[in-house]
Amino acid sequence: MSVVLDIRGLSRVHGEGPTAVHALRKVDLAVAAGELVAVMGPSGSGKSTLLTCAGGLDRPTSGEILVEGNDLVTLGTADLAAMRRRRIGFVFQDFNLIPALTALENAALPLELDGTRPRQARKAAELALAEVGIAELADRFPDEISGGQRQRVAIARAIVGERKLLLADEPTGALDSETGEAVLQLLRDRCDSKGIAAVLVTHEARHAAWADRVVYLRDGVLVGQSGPLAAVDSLLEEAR
Ligand SMILES: Nc1ncnc2c1ncn2[C@@H]1O[C@H](COP(=O)(O)OP(=O)(O)OP(=O)(O)O)[C@@H](O)[C@H]1O
Repeated sequence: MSVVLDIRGLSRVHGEGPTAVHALRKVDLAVAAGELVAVMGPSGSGKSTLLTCAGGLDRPTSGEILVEGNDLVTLGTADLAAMRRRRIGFVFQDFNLIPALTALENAALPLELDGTRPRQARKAAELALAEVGIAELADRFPDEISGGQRQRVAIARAIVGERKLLLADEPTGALDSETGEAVLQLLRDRCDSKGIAAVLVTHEARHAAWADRVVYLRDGVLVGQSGPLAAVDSLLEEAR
C-alpha cells in the first residue's frame, strides 16, 4: 500500500524562551492508503496540533510533512491552500457546516472553491453524499437534519472528489454513542473501500477499536504504537 501521509521528525513549539510550549517533539508517523490510525493521549498531549500540522493548517517548527509525496512545510501559501482544497479533508467535532448551504452545496464547496465547474462539483458531491448514505438529504439545510446526518455531510465534504487524506478531530464528540459508533463505522468503511488514509483523534478506546493502529501521545512525544484495540489497554497502562 502506498504511503499517503508521512510525518518525519515533526516538532511544534508555541512561543519562545522560558514560556515556550513544546506541543510536539520529533514525531514520526506514516499512514498508508486504506489505513485508519487512531491518536490517543491525555488533554494537552499534542493530538490536535498533530492533526492541524498534518493538514497544513499549522506550520511546524521543524520536520517534514509529506502528503502524497509533497512536503507541506516547503510549499508556498498558495500551493498549500490548493493542497488543502484538493487532497485533504477535515472532520471536526462541531461539523463546521455552512448553515445557509444545503447538504449538497456544503459537500461541493471544496471543489467549487477550487474552480471546478458547478455541474461537475455537484455531481461529485452527489456521489460523496451517496457514499455516506444520505443521498436523499441533498437539498436539506444543516438545521433540518440530525447531528449524525450533519457529520455525514461533513465526511462527504472531506472525501468529495479525489481526496485521499482524511483528518478527524473527535468527530463523535457531539453525538450520542450509537450515532458516534455509526460514524466511526462509516470512516472505517471509506478507508476500506476508497483507499482513504485517515487519522482519527479520539479519547475513547471504544472508538479507537475501529482503527488498524493506535498511536499514543504524551507531552508531545509519540510514546507507543500498537495494533488494533487489543493493545490499547497496555498502551494506556504504559502511559500512566
Ligand atoms: N496557539 C497556541 N499557543 C500556545 N500554546 C498552544 C497553542 N496551541 C496549543 N498549545 C499548547 O500545546 C499543547 C498541545 O495542545 P493540543 O491542543 O495539541 O493538545 P490535545 O492533546 O489536542 O489536547 P485536548 O485533548 O485537550 O484537545 C498544550 O500544552 C497546549 O496548551
